[in-house]
Amino acid sequence: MTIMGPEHRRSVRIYLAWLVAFGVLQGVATALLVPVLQALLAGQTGIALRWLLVLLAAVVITCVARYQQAMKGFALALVTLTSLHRRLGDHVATLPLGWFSSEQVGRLSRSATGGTLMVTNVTAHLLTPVASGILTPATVALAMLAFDWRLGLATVLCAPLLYLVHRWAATAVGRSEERTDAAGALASSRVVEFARNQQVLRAFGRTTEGYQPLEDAIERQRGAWGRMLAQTAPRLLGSGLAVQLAFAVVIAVGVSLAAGGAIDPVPLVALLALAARLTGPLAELAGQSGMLRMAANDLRRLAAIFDEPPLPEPARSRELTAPGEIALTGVTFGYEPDRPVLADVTFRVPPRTMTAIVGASGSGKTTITRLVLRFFDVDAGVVSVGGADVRELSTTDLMAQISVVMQDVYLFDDTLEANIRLGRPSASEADVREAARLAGVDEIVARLPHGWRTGVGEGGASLSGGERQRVSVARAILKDAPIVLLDEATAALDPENERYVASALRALSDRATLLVIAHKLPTVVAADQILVLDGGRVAEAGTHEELLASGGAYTRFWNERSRAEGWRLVP
Ligand SMILES: Nc1ncnc2c1ncn2[C@@H]1O[C@H](COP(=O)(O)OP(=O)(O)OP(=O)(O)O)[C@@H](O)[C@H]1O
Repeated sequence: MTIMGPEHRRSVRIYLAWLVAFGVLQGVATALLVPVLQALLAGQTGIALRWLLVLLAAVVITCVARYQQAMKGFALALVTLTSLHRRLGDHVATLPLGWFSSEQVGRLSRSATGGTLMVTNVTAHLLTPVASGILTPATVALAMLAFDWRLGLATVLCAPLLYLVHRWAATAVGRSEERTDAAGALASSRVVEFARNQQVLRAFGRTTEGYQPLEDAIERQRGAWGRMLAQTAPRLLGSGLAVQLAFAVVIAVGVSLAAGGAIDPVPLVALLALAARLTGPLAELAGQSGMLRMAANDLRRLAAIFDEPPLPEPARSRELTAPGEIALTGVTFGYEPDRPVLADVTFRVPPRTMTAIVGASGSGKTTITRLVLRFFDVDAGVVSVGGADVRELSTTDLMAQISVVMQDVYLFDDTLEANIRLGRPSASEADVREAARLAGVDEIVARLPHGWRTGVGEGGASLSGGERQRVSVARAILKDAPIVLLDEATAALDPENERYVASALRALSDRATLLVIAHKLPTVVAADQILVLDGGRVAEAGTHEELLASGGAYTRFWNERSRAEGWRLVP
């Protein structure tokens, strides 16, 4: 029900009711064989005929129930096929961005493909043998108790034995399936890694010698499947054997009762015929137990995604009291508990000013931008945007305040124009052109064969890194948000790209608040405020002149960078 959603709760209940009705009715119809056979064997043809009519009626009703449960099961399977992806997408879109680690994304993609198909199977095929294999035998066992309590008792006592053997087999299948699933997930992510990183692998000669992580993952997957077969096949066979064994026990009890004269041979034959009817569905259930356990695992994995709590959002956003302002007050945050990455960080970026964050690698610069975007919630303190705590703003309102230009720019496999328009889909043609001009994209357009209509390839593969960055800046300009978060490229852009990006930055700083993770000295000098991060704390804050005068961490940073920028490989 978690997976199908509340609107299908009623249909699921109706389906389950028909499923139960079918299982029980099938048991009743089977049990009616006893009076028919008893009358026949005793030569009472008239009575046998009457019971046969009752049996026929029971069979017809059972058929109706079987038909209903099958059709309702297929209908639910169809609903699952058509709506599960959408529901999954809708739910995932409400999750905090911090949830999307590569492991989670891998799991999500497996659940969205194979997992969904398995779930469809549950109502279409897998639950019917459960009804036939549990409810039908249970009804028959009750009927046997009524016909002859000793044989009935023998049958009922076999149930716990069958249950235990079944569990023993199914648990092993479930455990093995989890291992093969994990090994499969690892192997597929390694294949993707191998394909994506061909350039690096070839450059380091890794393709001729083989890529060890991929080979290890495939070997692990092979091992997991081998172990699964070795461990589960004997158990599944054992489970089928237990069904036959239980039948043998019932026959033995019946024969010994008949030998002692405690039961007539005629009803005994009829009752044994009844017991014989139980073995088929039970054996089928035993055979399906592996699939059932796998489906249960898939259901659990999907339900775990649906149970993931959405990012808590207020019903109504708080009023913005200081549009364009960013402020962090006493912010402490860690990706893992007890390992703070930021500790008691406090600063304010006034509207329409530029603040540069500098600091060693791993000092927490990117983390600050992630908190402003509310990819994660802080452990202590407050992050506010436009004067409102980000937790009191809806995602839409928060995102409307901020444009982002990150180092690894992702472009969609569409035209240049569509990629810029992403900044503000409702923008006019003239606005798109103006943003492109400011970011220097028009110069790229002029060089390309299809101009604005040129496709950029998956991830923007047909553009250079600098060109992608320019497209991303054009997007940010077009969005025209009051705040821009920018991670300046560390890799040296060629002078032309650098000139375009620098002039676009100037254009942005006229109209927006800029929070820049700065790597280039001119950007740092131009900032109204510089924050020096050290080990997740703001070690120093001030203007370039103030910080240089104080001779602290910033002076060291400045001296190192000036020296580094003086290095040239080519004179
Ligand atoms: N998603 C994550 N999960 C766990 N730890 C993380 C995650 N992202 C970053 N960290 C850790 O948090 C610390 C700060 O990382 P952050 O990316 O903010 O540093 P940075 O100053 O931006 O570094 P750089 O200049 O190298 O990009 C690092 O120790 C990093 O290993």
